[in-house]
Amino acid sequence: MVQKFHMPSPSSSNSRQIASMILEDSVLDDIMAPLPNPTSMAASPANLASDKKREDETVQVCVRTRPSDSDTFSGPRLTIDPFQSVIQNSDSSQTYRFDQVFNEDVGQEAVYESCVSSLVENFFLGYNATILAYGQTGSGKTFTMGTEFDGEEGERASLGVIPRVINEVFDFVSLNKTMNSENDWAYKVKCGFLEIYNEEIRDLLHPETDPKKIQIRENEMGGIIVQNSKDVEASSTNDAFALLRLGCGFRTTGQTRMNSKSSRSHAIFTIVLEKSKMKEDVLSNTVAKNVVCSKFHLVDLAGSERVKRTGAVGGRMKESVNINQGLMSLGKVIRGLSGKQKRGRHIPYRERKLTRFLQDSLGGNSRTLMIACISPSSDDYQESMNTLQYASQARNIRNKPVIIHNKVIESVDLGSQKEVERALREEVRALKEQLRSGGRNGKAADLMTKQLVNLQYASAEAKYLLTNLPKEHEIKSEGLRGAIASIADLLVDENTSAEDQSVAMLKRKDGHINVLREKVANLERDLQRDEEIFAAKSKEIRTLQKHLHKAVKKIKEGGGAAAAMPPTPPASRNVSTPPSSKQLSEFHLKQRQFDREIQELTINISVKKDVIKTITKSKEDAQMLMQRHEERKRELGVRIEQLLEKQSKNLENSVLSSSALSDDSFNNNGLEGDDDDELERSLEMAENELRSLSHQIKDQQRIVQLQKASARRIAELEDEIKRMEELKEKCEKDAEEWERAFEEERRDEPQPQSGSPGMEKGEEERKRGWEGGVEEDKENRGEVGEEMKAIKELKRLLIIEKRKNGELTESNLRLIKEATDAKQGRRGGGGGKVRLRRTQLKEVLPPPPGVM
Ligand SMILES: Nc1ncnc2c1ncn2[C@@H]1O[C@H](COP(=O)(O)OP(=O)(O)OP(=O)(O)O)[C@@H](O)[C@H]1O
Repeated sequence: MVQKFHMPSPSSSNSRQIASMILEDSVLDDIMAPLPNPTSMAASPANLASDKKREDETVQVCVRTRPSDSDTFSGPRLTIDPFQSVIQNSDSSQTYRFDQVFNEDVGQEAVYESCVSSLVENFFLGYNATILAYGQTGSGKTFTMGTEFDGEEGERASLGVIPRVINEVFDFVSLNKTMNSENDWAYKVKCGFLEIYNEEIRDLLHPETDPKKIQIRENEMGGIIVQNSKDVEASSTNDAFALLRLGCGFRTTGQTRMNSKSSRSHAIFTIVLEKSKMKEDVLSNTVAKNVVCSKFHLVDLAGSERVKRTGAVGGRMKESVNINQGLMSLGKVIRGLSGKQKRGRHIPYRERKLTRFLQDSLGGNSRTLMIACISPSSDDYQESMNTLQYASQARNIRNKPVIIHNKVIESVDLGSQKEVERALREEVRALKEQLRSGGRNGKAADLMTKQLVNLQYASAEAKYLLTNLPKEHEIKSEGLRGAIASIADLLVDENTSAEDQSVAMLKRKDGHINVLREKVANLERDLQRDEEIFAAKSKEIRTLQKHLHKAVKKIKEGGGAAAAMPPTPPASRNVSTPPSSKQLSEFHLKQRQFDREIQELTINISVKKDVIKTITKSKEDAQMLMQRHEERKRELGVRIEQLLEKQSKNLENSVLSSSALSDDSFNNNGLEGDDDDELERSLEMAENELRSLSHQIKDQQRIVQLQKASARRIAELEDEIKRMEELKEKCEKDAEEWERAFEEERRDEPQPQSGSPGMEKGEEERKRGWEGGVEEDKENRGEVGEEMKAIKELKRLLIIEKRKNGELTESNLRLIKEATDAKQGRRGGGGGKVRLRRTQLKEVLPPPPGVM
């Protein structure tokens, strides 16, 4: 069993008292006289040699149950048997065996003595050591490790693992210094305190260090080192406690539903023990320095947690995800290492900072203990089961602990060194003699000695306070300044980046809006052109209709030239009087007019049909485009839903898996950071596309609305075309009849001689008739031109008004008034214009209810 020598308490408020007690009990000789050589603690070469030959050894695992918060239990529970070191699940179907199992009554000291103490002994020998506290949030990891050590000595029994290890390390160093004062090992203790928070390593003893600069690397021996983090030398327990307190103050903790002070990071307190021994070689006049450096990592992992139970949202949620991902990777490493297959297996150490850091501790050069913390509550049953599975796998991990000796050979002048040594020895001897003689002077000397030693302690403590407190204060202020600066930087960064993002987004949106505006403007221009074409064609049709109407009327009535007109063809055959040459020439003229009009009608009908086709096509195109957009929008909606579902599943899996860490989850539920980023990028892209499509669809809908108005026009146009075609048909029939009648008449009529007066007269009349027709045309054209102008103007207004959603505006009212005035003022005369105004009003005024 290890012999223990406890140093004065950490707070030292009563250290002097304890120092006196020690002195009273053991009296001065116990301290000053050479002590017997403690066999188990000294790092003898024999030990080192035998240790070097050690085989692989497994990770030790103990399970600790924390006391329950409530007395009532309902639901499944674990059965704990500390004597057999086994734990069974609720229906006894699964049994887990561990190296040690502690129930809730076992205190801190018992835990330490049972499983930590032996590890510390090996650490003194030169082996690396690691203790990992693992468990769900609130299961007692921080309590067990004593990471939150506040330096108060009052509750000694509640001291956790870290302060106890510190105590024992300095006990050991102090003892060895005393024991081997003449020629043995020299010791140096250093401490480091790191936390891994959101995948960043922070140096808690130098919080001003930029976490990005702190990197994990391998040294030339293949050991893991943390670059740019600094260990701090501690010359006493108090020094080390001060460092623990200091780092603890900077550790990230926060309140969750399950723990009022939950660790949000993985904390690693490292004690480095460097022992060195000089060996002189008189022959070569050199000194060989043998250095053995061992590291003790004390790891308080952040707790696995189910986000639902902890109620983590926002930043806490991100922490949760990071914590769970880190633990999940650790699970993968443990699983990889615990598997049977040894060769060629890949251990994903590099997946996360935590696993990389623990590379030596798991499967490497270290003696490792895992303390799995569980809660007895039925509510936590599933999490406890997960912890047990995780821990039982860790038991299969084999490490290869070795002591690494580092030899440095230096040339020295041994002659002069020997002399100094001799002089020092002489001095020590003289001092010892002095003390012994003082001892013979009885109580007064004893008292003086005690006072002297007390004074030494007091002065040491004062010295410590003087040197360390300002340092601690400085480090803390420095850290705070650093933290404030980082927060300020972060805020600036965040604001800037948020601002930049908003500006970029606005720019993108502006660009998009401009493109859409341009599209709408183009479409409006097209529409206007269509409307104008409609208007022009409507005018043409109306004009043609008028012409036709007049022509047909004249033909039917025989008109002013009724006498000149041949009689109605079928009847004409029975008329005994043949048509005169005047009638015939009139007939030819009319026939030409018919031909012309029919030709014009044909052209106009085909133009109208083309226009209708174009409009219908553009309408169909727009509808098709809109349909395609709608379809794409639907697809995108589905895609976004899928992405969101995948993302939430990933998140949920990540959270559940790292809690569960069951066999399958190790394999299947890994959430890769890259996947997550990729997912977010796809989601953002899909959302942007969806937004842009929604805008486009809105524009298309507007265009389709406008095109509905065109559809009404098309219907009107089609009616007109139908009418025109009927007229054309009728014209053609009439023309045929006329031609037939004319041919019949001509056969019966004696042919006039060329240059005869009849002929001249006929020609003159024909010319007159033609000119009259031209005049009439001109007259008609003048009237039509005016109408056209009016219609054009009205169409323009109509387009503007329609764009204003068909509201009846000032200008419309004016138009109505004008039209009404014109109607009243010109009743009986200028009817054409009044009629035109009526048409205008019909178009401008909204249709009566029920009329489309
Ligand atoms: N064995 C125990 N005896 C007495 N109290 C305990 C024990 N274990 C835990 N506690 C108490 O339970 C609470 C939660 O424990 P602790 O903070 O150590 O949990 P944790 O596992 O570190 O949680 P987290 O992962 O959220 O940091 C603390 O108030 C602690 O004092």
